[in-house]
Amino acid sequence: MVQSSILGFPRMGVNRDLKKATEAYWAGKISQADLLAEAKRLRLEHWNIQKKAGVDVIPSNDFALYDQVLHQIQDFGAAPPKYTSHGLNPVDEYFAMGRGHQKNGIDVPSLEMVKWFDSNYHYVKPTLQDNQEFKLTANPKAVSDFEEAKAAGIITRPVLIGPVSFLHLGKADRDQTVQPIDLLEKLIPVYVELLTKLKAAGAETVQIDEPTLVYDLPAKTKAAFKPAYEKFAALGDKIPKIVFATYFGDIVHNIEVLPKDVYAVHVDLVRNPEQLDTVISALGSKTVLSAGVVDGRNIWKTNLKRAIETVETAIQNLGKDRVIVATSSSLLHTPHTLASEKKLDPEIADWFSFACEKAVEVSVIAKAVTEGPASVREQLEANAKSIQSRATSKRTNDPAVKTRQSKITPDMYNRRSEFPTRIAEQQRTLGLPLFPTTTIGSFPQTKEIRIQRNKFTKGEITAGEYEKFIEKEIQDVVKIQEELDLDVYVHGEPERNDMVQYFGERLDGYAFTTHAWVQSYGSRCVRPPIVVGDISRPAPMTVKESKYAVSISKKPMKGMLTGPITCLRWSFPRDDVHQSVQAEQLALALRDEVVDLEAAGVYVIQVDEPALREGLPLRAGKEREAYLKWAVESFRLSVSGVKDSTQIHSHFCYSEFQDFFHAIAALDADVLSIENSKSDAKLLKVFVDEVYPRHIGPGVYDIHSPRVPSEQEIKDRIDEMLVYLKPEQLWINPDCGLKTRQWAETKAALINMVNAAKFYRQKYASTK
Ligand SMILES: CN1c2c(nc(N)[nH]c2=O)NC[C@@H]1CNc1ccc(C(=O)N[C@@H](CCC(=O)N[C@@H](CCC(=O)N[C@@H](CCC(=O)O)C(=O)O)C(=O)O)C(=O)O)cc1
Ligand SMILES: N[C@@H](CCS)C(=O)O
Ligand SMILES: [Zn+2]
Repeated sequence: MVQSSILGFPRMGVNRDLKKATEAYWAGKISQADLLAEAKRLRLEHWNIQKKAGVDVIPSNDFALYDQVLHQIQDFGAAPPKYTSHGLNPVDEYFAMGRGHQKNGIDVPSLEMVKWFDSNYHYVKPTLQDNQEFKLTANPKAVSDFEEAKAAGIITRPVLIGPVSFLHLGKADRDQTVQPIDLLEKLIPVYVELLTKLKAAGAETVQIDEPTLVYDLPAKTKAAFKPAYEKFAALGDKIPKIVFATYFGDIVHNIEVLPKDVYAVHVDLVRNPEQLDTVISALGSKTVLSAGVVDGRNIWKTNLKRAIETVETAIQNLGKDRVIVATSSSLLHTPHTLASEKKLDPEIADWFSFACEKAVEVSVIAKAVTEGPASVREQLEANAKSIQSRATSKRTNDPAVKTRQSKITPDMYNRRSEFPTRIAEQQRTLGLPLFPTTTIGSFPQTKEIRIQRNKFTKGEITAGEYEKFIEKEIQDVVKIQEELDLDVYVHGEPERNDMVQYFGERLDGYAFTTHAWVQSYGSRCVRPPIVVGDISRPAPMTVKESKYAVSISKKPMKGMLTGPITCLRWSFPRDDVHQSVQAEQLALALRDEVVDLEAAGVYVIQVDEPALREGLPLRAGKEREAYLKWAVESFRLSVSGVKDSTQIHSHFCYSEFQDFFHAIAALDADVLSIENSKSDAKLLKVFVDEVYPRHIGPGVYDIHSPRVPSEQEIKDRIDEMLVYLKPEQLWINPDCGLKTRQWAETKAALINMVNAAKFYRQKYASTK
């Protein structure tokens, strides 16, 4: 019998129940016991959904209160000392690492949080010490979750991040020099102990995720797989059978380190179906293949016929007993259920499949290959109809968009003059001081803003009333920025539910949902709009609000847009048209918006591209260069329609741009703001080495945490930056937008930031 399996299930719940519970706990509105009870209810509900869908192998320990890597950090005794010395209870210590803690005399910032591979999910980075020791906690979550499911009558497959990936995805703490992979020998005993405990609890199999195998790995990391997995193999049946799981790419380039002695190997056959043959021939003689044929990263209905063909190929090579049907990755990256979408056009809804529906898909595929297609004829026929409907629908194709794309000329990618001419012109018209201060666009999205928007969406208030409300919000943030004495204002983005969804809702070619939430980090979720057809802009999207903001501001007002790559990456993209085509369509739509903003008197325009980095193919090489070429071109196409005097900003919430700095430079943005507060300022050296002449605002404080940075801390950051950047290049801004923050902490942090900027402005006054 061919089994069906899922690598991980979304944990938020059908109505973002986990988000609501954690935020209520943080706000002191519910007790810790209430929070843990809600988490338990959700786990049970999700296991039962999968069981009901007919999934044979159901995961456990895929659930997390904030992040799954963070649970492992804590359970392995790898919480950095600054979190463990305050006597916080384990749950609060866990949240302190995730989001910082500033209460009752304790003041610790959060650990660094970064993108999980090329997804829009963020994990907490293991942050390790030179004298790091690991010690398994008395009651590891992997074991208690397994036992919880078992008590409910479900024998699950616990999920762990593998030792090599855990270390490779980690880093040395500030001022520490340890190379995480060198800690492998110390870490393995903790895995051995945990695996032994899982076996004792009754776990027959365990899923050990080693997704780093899809990367180009340093020799030392590559070499680490062998000793680790040999050690596990030597334990025989003292530990559960291991499913060695990789996803988000192919493993062909690392195939020689694939362990032979594991029970099963999982590969992503949605992203890289072509790796099937190589992987099959590299498997140990008894190893099972877990074939990831149902997409864990997108919402399109699986083409069941095609998936069955792939699984059949594997069966022909390995036999039915050595193949498992699986999702390509965890379903964490997909929304909970399509059943919640009451407003979607039925024609379009028929093309989608969310987590609950994907659970049914894996089980149908497994049944089809076990018992024959006749056993699931009805499902296969309905599926073929949906696939055909999408392939032939008129809604996917807009000839006017294609015509416009065919008329793009080379000059449309270039600003009129080079940067020195432009900046001189901009300095003349904008008149900004040294160390200009600004923010990244959004100000706190208060409960009141969300309530009013919700009322407007439900028709409980009129468009006029909502517009008045938004204008009042803009007035308030302009006034606050005046009081703070910032230099370049923003309108605060109060009208935006999200920086991508907002644009998706205003563009033709997109569908959007009411409940399709996906976890982004911690309790934060996004509702990615879905690209269903050719994209165009039927009307201006942001001009009204920006124009109003300009009209009430005494200082330059930045217009805020989300760039083409970010719109694309944080949407669910089409899988029937190359992403470069979709990005170009978005770029043309945004180009019109940029030109319209300038015509409306907005002379500083920021086009955010935080997702440019995550779109980078995971391995270096030709594919990466090709991506960067079309990504950079899309950005340039979107911003190059303006005069020299209009200042183009771009923003990136990551600092790891060393490996593609040439692309960042090629964007030719006049000012870049980048996340930097939690990274080593040494990373800025690349700007010196590459003789980068344009302006840069490396973030001076972290916005993911409610913690208020002191003026001195900010000055220290600026000092570090000035080692690498010239004073006349440097802008002073936070790491990213402030939408997730409360007003009190926002004002307090910005007061400190502006004071720090003024200090340096005075210090360097004579050099201007
Ligand atoms: C910058 N980031 C973003 C990423 N991806 C995006 N698509 N957008 C981003 O901004 N990726 C990288 C980072 C990740 N960071 C974040 C930061 C913040 C959030 C976030 O705040 N998410 C919100 C949801 C935002 C939203 O869509 N809000 C809507 C709906 C609000 C809502 O819940 N309404 C209630 C009713 C009102 C009420 O009673 O409160 C409801 O519908 O039930 C809106 O504002 O209208 C979050 O809360 O998680 C995400 C990623
Ligand atoms: N302008 C956006 C950028 C987030 S990456 C904001 O400020 O929220
Ligand atoms: Zn950002």
